[in-house]
Amino acid sequence: MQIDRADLDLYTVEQARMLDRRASEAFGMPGYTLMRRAASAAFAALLGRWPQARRLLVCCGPGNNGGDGYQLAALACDRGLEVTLIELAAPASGDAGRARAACVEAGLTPVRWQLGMSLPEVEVIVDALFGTGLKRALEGEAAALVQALAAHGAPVLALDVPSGVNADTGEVPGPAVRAALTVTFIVAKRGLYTGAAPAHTGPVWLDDLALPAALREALAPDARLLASAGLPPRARDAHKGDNGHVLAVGGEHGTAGAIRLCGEAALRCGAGLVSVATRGAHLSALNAARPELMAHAVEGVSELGPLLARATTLAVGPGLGQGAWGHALWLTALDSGKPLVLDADGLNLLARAPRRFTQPAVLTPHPGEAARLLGGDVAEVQADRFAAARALAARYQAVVVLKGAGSLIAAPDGRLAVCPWGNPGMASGGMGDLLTGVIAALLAQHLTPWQAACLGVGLHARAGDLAAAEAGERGLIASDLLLPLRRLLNGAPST
Ligand SMILES: NC(=O)C1=CN([C@@H]2O[C@H](COP(=O)(O)OP(=O)(O)OC[C@H]3O[C@@H](n4cnc5c(N)ncnc54)[C@H](OP(=O)(O)O)[C@@H]3O)[C@@H](O)[C@H]2O)[C@@H](O)CC1
Ligand SMILES: Nc1ncnc2c1ncn2[C@@H]1O[C@H](COP(=O)(O)OP(=O)(O)O)[C@@H](O)[C@H]1O
Ligand SMILES: [K+]
Repeated sequence: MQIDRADLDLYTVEQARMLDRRASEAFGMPGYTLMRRAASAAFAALLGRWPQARRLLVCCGPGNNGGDGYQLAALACDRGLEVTLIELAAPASGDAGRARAACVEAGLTPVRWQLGMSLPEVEVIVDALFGTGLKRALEGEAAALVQALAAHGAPVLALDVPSGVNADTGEVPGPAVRAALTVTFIVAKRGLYTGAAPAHTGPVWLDDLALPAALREALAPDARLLASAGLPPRARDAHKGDNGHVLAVGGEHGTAGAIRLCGEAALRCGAGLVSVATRGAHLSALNAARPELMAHAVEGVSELGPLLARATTLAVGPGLGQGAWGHALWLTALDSGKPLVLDADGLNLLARAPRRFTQPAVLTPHPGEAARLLGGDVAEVQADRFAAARALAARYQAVVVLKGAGSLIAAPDGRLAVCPWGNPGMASGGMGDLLTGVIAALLAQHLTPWQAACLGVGLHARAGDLAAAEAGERGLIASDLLLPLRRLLNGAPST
């Protein structure tokens, strides 16, 4: 069993279901056998995680996910555990029906769920209501049962997928189980790792049910979980000219902090030189706070030109505003053709005047900015973050980082990576500005946009986790990430 592993292949639900079928057809593995293996893998995980459990409540839905539950209930009963078995409806599939019959044979009597029914005292609840076959938001009796499980308070082990979670997209369209642990079968489903899903899964353990590797090898995964990484040591004779010159453009009146955070992150992530093009009013404060930043007063495009000529990489957008000043700088910066990272108002301006990038480019929208760039709304973006990230990358011909829990990185050629780190403490002003500087510094150090975005997003999120581990999530501020970022970039392990 692989536990909570990064660097993992991720599959769509359609692919996962195709692999289920292929296991049966090409490898002669009947669905019922797979179900039994799934149940015994999940039961082993349950005993490992809750060795003190003596009483279980197993809740089964009508499909094969319910079948896994019936099998697990029978196994637990054989082992002498006290099992209460609740079902939503009669099994809809032959295999699930057979598993239910095995349960009855083992001496269990399934009880049909009814509204208001009281649930027994147990140490662990097993959620086998819905898995990859979930088709719509839970409502009616199923929704009521999920709510009753939440009110019960015992920890929940979810089989394959927490019921109510869309394992393909990460969307949670209605009531859903909040699991303490999810054991997923055969392959990792991509939706478990992004958007609203991670709040419902707990740690995800993958069990491949001992299927031959050849089964998966014939199918290219849809996405990949990021692996932890840093940069190799510098050449001993390196000089600052080898490590790029980042120019950070932004900081309209009132938002000087954004461009300072971006510039400081670029310095801490190894850019050889970092210049800042900003309003003249910010200069003395910037110079006093961080003298290593080369701050320049730029009130118009004539002052920007010489700075653009010297820079190798641009970070455009933090605190830029969308007024005449910001727009003029934005246009000149983009037209320079230099490799760039575009964030915040840089993205809002792009939504107003779309273009396809011909230079190496990374866009870092949060869901609100992504919605503006796609001409939709936030709910649509969050309903399928994978589709939104890929659509943005194709539309703008740039690598796109769709931020938020389980950030996604998409390339115009369809590649997609998912970030398994980060925490809600990072939902605080300035975190995005920092990420812009991190990715710009990596681009400046000769990484491709894809490499810089993947490494930058991973470093930023892991730094957020390290900083939160030190003093908690609440009150975490962007500057707290600077030192951990530097440590991780130089290869320190995150735990
Ligand atoms: N096949 C294999 O080889 C293996 C499969 N395995 C297991 O099977 C699981 C997939 O099983 P599955 O395809 O039967 O789908 P599942 O998630 O049980 O749900 C389908 C049922 O739910 C219903 N339904 C859906 N949405 C609903 C809603 N919102 N509200 C109410 N009802 C709703 C739907 O009814 P319908 O809408 O079609 O009328 C149908 O009856 C997978 O996650 C894994 O656990 C493992 O054993 C490993 C090997
Ligand atoms: N709940 C969360 N889990 C993981 N990462 C998060 C969470 N909330 C925010 N983040 C991360 O913090 C950063 C916030 O960026 P952004 O929304 O642009 O903030 P700001 O504009 O305030 O700088 C993003 O990298 C995002 O992925
Ligand atoms: K489930």
